[in-house]
Amino acid sequence: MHSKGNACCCSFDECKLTTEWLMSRTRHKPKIAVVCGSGLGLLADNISNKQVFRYEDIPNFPVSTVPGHEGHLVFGHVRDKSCVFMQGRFHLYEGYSLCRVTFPVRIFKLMGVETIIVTNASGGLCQDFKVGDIMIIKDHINLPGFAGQHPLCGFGIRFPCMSDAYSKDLRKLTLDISSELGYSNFVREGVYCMVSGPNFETIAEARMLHILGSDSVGMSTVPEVTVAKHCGLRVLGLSLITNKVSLDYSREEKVNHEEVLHISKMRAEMLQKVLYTFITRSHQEEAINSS
Ligand SMILES: O=P(O)(O)O[C@H]1O[C@H](CO)[C@@H](O)[C@H]1O
Ligand SMILES: Nc1nc2[nH]cnc2c(=O)[nH]1
Repeated sequence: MHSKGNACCCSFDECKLTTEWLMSRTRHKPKIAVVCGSGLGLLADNISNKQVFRYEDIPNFPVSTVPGHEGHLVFGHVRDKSCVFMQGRFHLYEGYSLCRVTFPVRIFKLMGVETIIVTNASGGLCQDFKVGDIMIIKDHINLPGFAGQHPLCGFGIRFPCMSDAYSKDLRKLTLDISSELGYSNFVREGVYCMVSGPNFETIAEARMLHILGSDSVGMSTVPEVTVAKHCGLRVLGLSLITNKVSLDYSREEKVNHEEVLHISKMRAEMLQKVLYTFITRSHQEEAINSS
């Protein structure tokens, strides 16, 4: 049983053991890691030379408890690029500490990963967003962090800068790729706000988050990005808008997880095209190595 609470619960020895366990069982040496959000495990479907580990078989790894999160760590290639995909992520509301939620990011760093692409499903607060849009995350609001739920509590060097967590060059590359693919009409940039969940927002909460400058809201991503930035990884964040969050008491629609998964699955192919093109280009783009 993993410990809970907001203190750090993963020792360096644990991280090392898990890394060594994986590296002794795979010949892949990924430089890029992808975290698949709710219903987005399909993003790993078309990679070649696949090697799959179930989370429950990996020492110290948490297990997935949320529908739409398969619980597989998948190594493989996109063209000639060695990658690792997390088919399923961990959330604070599952009862895991943020230290445990972000444990895989530390493993990726120890394995030699340099760039992490974090995807999620989120609710659109920006009134211009439509269901099915992809939001390139340009910044975030760490709401649980304001209340002391922070993955860096008790871990590593203090006071890291977060104003540039999402690489400007990687965002530009993604915008360029989206335009080449003809997707410009549904690719946006915006600010993602993390709430702890597990409930969806009340209307008053949604209004508050909107006023605070959030374009979309979800229950993940920020801890992984915070740890990734802290340990020197380049970060790209892609958020799929699976529903519009109601800011209006007269609206009757009610969001639910099944709808979130349905939209994710519908748009996964489009997101996969953007993602695979991005990964394929990574060796050509100086941006990816310098940002
Ligand atoms: O952020 P991901 O893992 O994509 O999942 C999102 O979808 C779930 C709600 O439907 C929540 O877990 C929310 O965070
Ligand atoms: N908090 C939150 N998470 C989500 N994940 C997908 N949609 C939503 C939403 O509307 N709110």
